[in-house]
Amino acid sequence: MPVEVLEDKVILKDSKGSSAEVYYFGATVTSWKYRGKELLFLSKKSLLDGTKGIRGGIPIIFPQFAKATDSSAETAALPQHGLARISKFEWNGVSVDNESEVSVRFGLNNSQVPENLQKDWPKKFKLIFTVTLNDDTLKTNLSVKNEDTAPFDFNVLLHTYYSVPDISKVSVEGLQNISYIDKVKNFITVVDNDKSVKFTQETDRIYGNVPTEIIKINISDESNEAFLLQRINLKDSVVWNPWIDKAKGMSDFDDDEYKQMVCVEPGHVAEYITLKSEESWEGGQIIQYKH
Ligand SMILES: O=P(O)(O)OC[C@H]1O[C@H](O)[C@H](O)[C@@H](O)[C@@H]1O
Repeated sequence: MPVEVLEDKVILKDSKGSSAEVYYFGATVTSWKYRGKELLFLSKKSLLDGTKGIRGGIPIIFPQFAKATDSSAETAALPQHGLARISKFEWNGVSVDNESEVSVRFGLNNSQVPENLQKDWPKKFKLIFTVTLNDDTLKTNLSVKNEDTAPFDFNVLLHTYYSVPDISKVSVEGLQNISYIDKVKNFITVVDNDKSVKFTQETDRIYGNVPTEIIKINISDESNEAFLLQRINLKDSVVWNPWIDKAKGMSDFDDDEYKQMVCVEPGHVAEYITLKSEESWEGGQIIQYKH
């Protein structure tokens, strides 16, 4: 069976031995294995019981990235990173199942969100999240429909945690000469001329309006192993590693795990998207594992 539907999650398997797991909680992809090799980071301290957002994999950030900086924003009352990652999605079934590809869907509408969060953002909406597995390629796609009578504003981001053996050997290419907001340095705007981003300290950057088609995450400077990230309708990109002190402050993250992960998160977060009543927005990412 290419798709196993369990009580708390769905497991996808393709014909070549690759697999992916998606929890209903947050529709969070928690595992993507290329023929048995895990490619996503999931903290060993992550809670998976629905009491807190999952620490690792691909949490969906919607409709607010971080906390709203403007207290008059429609999403200002929502907790950090919004409501999707802490809401249980419904299982919408298998959409594709053939020799080369398996694809599944999850849905969330406003009435399925925990009640306290519904009050924080009283909008009518429908999300459909599609996960497609094809050997060395994982595709995650989100559609947002405004089912309200008035327009609403939202951010969206796919908070992807890659598994890496050693962060000191990782480099991210495709962001050269693009200005970013440095959250570690008091939100100053910086342009980096370096060919690639390397990690030697806490890194938390919002790159806005990235024109590059492919962002390349080199897993190691000693091999050709890399992730090729293609963004669809997601113009911004967040790059994050908490490093030593932040890691120690996170209850659901082991002190040393910052060495084994990097987040490269395509999204639309520098500005809000305004969606009119009855209109839909769609975006996503295609990640290919090169080895
Ligand atoms: O701890 P969380 O709420 O999951 O957020 C984890 C991280 O998400 C993003 O990458 C933000 O840019 C970071 O500032 C934040 O620390």
